[in-house]
Amino acid sequence: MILSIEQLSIHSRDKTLVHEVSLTIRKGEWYALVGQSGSGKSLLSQAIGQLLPPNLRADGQVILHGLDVLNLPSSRARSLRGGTLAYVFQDYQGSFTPFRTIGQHFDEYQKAHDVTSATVRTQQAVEALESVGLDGRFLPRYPFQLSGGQLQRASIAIALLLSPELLIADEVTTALDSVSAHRILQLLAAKQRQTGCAILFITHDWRHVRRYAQQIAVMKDGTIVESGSSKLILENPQHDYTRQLIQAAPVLPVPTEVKP
Ligand SMILES: Nc1ncnc2c1ncn2[C@@H]1O[C@H](COP(=O)(O)OP(=O)(O)OP(=O)(O)O)[C@@H](O)[C@H]1O
Repeated sequence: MILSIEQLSIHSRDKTLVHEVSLTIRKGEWYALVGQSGSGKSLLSQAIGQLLPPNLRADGQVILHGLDVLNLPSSRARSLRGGTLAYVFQDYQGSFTPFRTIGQHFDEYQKAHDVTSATVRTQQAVEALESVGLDGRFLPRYPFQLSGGQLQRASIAIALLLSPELLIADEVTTALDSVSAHRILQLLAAKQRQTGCAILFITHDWRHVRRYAQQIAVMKDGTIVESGSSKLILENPQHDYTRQLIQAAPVLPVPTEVKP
């Protein structure tokens, strides 16, 4: 088991935003967390990496790869991110500093995780870019010189650089057109097969859930109303809210040119 969350609650000063959530993610699993806007999906994912905004506090238990995350010193939690745990976000532009090249982003990340040799850093960066369909020519480029799909690929390359056990993919396709979105998800699926990492996949899009998820948890108003295997939830949803979400989801064909 890679991640075990028990009775996790997240509070602001005057409100509880996430209520006693429990879930378990196994090694190599594609776990979809689905729910309407504001249901608490992002807060849950932030708590896993000790990334909650400072006005919020979490209680309960988050065990990631044997480590009790909520009680880790912040320096230890920082080294966990990137190593054991990595994030890819919807706002891939916000993940990059505009005046730093792609190569400098790699470099910074590698130095923060003690890759001391410059030669090794460049070699790793080029291999990582190649593994997501880019190449070393992207290293000297600035983020604005890449398309949305290319930037999201670069952010996945950086996130997977140090072989995390768990990749949190938070709405990674929302800002992309549908062809780029399918390519990115195919890429994630391929990388998952290669590396064996588990993916916590946060999404509104049931087409992607149907296609990739092995486990699903449905969140509403800060609680998980239903969870289980993808087959079970999709074929026999128990909760009204899940049924509504599934019924409201468009069933569109996957663009033919990116069908696996
Ligand atoms: N720093 C904060 N302080 C107070 N409330 C917050 C804070 N961050 C988020 N919230 C509130 O917590 C709730 C859950 O937010 P969260 O971002 O986790 O939702 P979400 O399910 O990820 O939504 P979306 O799909 O739109 O990203 C929302 O009501 C949000 O307004």
